[in-house]
Amino acid sequence: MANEQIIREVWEVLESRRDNPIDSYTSKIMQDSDKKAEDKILEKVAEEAGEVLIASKNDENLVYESVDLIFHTLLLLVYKGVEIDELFEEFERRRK
Ligand SMILES: N=c1c2ncn([C@@H]3O[C@H](COP(=O)(O)OP(=O)(O)OP(=O)(O)O)[C@@H](O)[C@H]3O)c2ncn1[C@@H]1O[C@H](COP(=O)(O)O)[C@@H](O)[C@H]1O
Repeated sequence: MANEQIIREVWEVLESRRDNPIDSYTSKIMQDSDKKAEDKILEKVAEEAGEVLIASKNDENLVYESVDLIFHTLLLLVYKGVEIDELFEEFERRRK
């Protein structure tokens, strides 16, 4: 069975890529200075949301495209300095 801890692991890697940049996709996008990094990440979130929509309508690659969307949303949250517990707490708060 897959381990849901993976979200926390990826989050931690993203924080490290933000705080100790290396030559990698996520470090580069977060360090971008020509075009504002936030705009670039938001563009990816919008693009990936469109891909989820197409995947659902076509019944093709829905999980794959959803992970792209979730991943870029996590990247945005890390870039904006959100703590992972804020995310989990918000889910908890809504739990009935
Ligand atoms: N989960 C992901 C992940 N999902 C998608 N991507 C990258 O996001 C980029 C854009 O996604 P796209 O679907 O648009 O990519 P594409 O199909 O090549 O299309 P285009 O880029 O041409 O538009 C691609 O380069 C993907 O490789 C990811 N890059 C990194 N991670 C995680 O983030 C961690 C840190 O990544 P690095 O910064 O690369 O070390 C990794 O250890 C992974 O756990």
